[in-house]
Amino acid sequence: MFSFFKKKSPAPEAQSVTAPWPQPAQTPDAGVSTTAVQPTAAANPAIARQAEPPPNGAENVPAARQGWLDRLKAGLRKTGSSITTVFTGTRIDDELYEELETALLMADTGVKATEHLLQDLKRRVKEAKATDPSQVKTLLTDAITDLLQPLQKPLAIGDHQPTVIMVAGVNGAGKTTSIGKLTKHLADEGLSVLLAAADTFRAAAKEQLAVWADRNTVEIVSQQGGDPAAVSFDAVSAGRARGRDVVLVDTAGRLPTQTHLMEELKKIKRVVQKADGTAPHEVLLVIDGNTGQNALAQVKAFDDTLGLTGLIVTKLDGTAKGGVLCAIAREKPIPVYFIGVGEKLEDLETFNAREFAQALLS
Ligand SMILES: Nc1nc2c(ncn2[C@@H]2O[C@H](COP(=O)(O)OP(=O)(O)OP(=O)(O)O)[C@@H](O)[C@H]2O)c(=O)[nH]1
Repeated sequence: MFSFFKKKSPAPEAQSVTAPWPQPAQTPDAGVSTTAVQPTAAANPAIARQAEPPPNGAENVPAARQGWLDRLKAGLRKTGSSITTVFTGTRIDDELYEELETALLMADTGVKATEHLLQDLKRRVKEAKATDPSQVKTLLTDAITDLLQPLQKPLAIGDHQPTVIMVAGVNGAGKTTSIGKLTKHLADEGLSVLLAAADTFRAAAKEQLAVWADRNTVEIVSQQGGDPAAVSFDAVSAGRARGRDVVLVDTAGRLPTQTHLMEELKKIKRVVQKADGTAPHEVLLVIDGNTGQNALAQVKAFDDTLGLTGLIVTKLDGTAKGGVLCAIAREKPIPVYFIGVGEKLEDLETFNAREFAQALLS
């Protein structure tokens, strides 16, 4: 039930249905004049379910979204519980702020974001003349929401045909799984997808991707043991020739310290550009949220090499390190298009700053 894919106008008639539920506030995006594309109820049973009955207000959350929020809360419980215990006392004093600082650092929020949040929180407490620790919890939710807001941005599809999305990340971060889930959601919205199996290193990756391609009856371009740049070139060329909406390029896992493999990524990007001068339109990094501060280091390193346009943060289920999104927001604010809280299809969803902050401190 991804609801925030965007498409530049004119949007195709088939996808111009109005969202039946309230939309979370979007970060203003001066540079892109996009029109929201909503999934068609007919194409997506999850959306059809949400459309009945139409909600009246923000508090009336559709069942499918509520299910997601519950999973998000459950996923972030380990991170949140140590932070929320700080607010069980009776007084707002230095001890509370010290405990909060420790809890935020333990949650991998990082020194910079922790300092920022504490300063911002103290200002809010003063302004609100708060006297009860439970009020501080609400004010912290607001502070975290504001900090995370710049990360909330929808993935834009449709400015180019095809929109070429290159996906990178360290080994096992969840690239292939996330691409599979994304494919399903895109296909459900009536978008034609072509997959490029440019992870020619791990044989199972191609098969894994082929399963998703089969399930969603989308095409896949692959080569046994071939050159990943050549596979990507063929896929983008085929996507152009066949007028596909999206080409998703799955690349092999690699560590930022493996210089030759990082060079290989650069080559894939260059070669994709040869197939389509405007591509890749998105370069996404998939990070495992469970790796905390290390994930931030990956964002910095991959961004230096590739110039990232977005992130997918996986494995936020059961992690004690969910604060890393705050660290990313403070130190490398690259949009988080999707977050994952499990292995099931419905466990990957669009990122919403307030929902995340609320789930964290629930
Ligand atoms: N718990 C949990 N597991 C996930 C999530 N996303 C992916 N996984 C699991 O993580 C494991 C690795 O996922 P892959 O998609 O194969 O990772 P990859 O990045 O493509 O791996 P390489 O190609 O080897 O680099 C699989 O067992 C997935 O099911 C998530 O959000 N939560």
